[in-house]
Amino acid sequence: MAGTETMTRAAVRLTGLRKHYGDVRAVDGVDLAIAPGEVVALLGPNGAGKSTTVDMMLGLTRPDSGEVSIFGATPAEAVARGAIGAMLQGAALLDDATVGEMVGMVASLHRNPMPVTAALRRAGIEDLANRRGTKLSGGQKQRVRFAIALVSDPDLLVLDEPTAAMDVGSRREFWKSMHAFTNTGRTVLFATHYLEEAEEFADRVVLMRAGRIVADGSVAQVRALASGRTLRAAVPGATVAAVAELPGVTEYEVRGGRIAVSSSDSDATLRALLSRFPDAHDIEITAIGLEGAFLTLTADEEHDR
Ligand SMILES: Nc1ncnc2c1ncn2[C@@H]1O[C@H](COP(=O)(O)OP(=O)(O)OP(=O)(O)O)[C@@H](O)[C@H]1O
Repeated sequence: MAGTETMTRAAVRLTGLRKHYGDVRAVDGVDLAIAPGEVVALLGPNGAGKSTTVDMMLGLTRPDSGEVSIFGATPAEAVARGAIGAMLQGAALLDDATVGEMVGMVASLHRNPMPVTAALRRAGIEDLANRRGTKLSGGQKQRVRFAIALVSDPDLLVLDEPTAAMDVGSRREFWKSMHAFTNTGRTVLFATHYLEEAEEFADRVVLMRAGRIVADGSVAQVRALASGRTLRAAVPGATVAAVAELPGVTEYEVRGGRIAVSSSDSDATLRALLSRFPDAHDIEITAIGLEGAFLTLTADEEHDR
């Protein structure tokens, strides 16, 4: 491991990370390396351990065991030198200060900040510079937090559910600003509940469940983990036994002359279906999608305990 670290220095390297709260294993042995320039989505259901992982990456929570390395340094060192910018859920803003003043205050803590106006422009809130904290909507507050995360001109951005509270339009604008940032080769890790955001904006998806990483790969790879397609059709005369015997079928349902099957080889399933039941019609084949993979990978908690 140490050898790899010297050959290619990871932007983020988590090794054997653990944090328990009493009986709750919030983070239960996480190993993760993120290369510079990667945009990674951290996905998982409520309580999966995403925020605890993010807090440990930022040095806000001390791990029970394991290590965090940010560009080869500790989180505290990385934060102190402005290498890491963070946007946390519900981070407090100042009610009586203006947006410009708030971002300016954070800029003054850093050695090489970007100009406040540049941070506001990148976050799409130039027009809010003189607005006070109390007058901001939930979505606007998120953008102020984004400007604060950007102002140190960090190499790594860590965002915990950045678009919560944003409407569809603001969300799109937010990701546009983010693209401008990542196009300059920066690294981003964002936690999200929005599968479509992970699918659209991340190079890589890391799925967490019950404190562990249960899948890690490109969107296509993660989807392939819960691989396969769903085939639905109207099939007069279909019987459970005949459907269960079709090649590639992993799950099936036969009801009222219609079938719904999950298949690991939908081409073979379809060929066999049409040869056995030439009257089959209204055939629909859909990829399982990231949402399907996500549900499959994160829903089995009760079963595998
Ligand atoms: N300070 C704490 N004290 C006790 N338990 C905690 C604490 N922080 C987190 N937990 C527990 O650890 C587990 C993981 O929580 P965490 O907030 O990291 O999950 P998450 O994936 O970010 O969830 P969400 O999507 O709801 O934000 C949960 O069961 C949570 O209740």
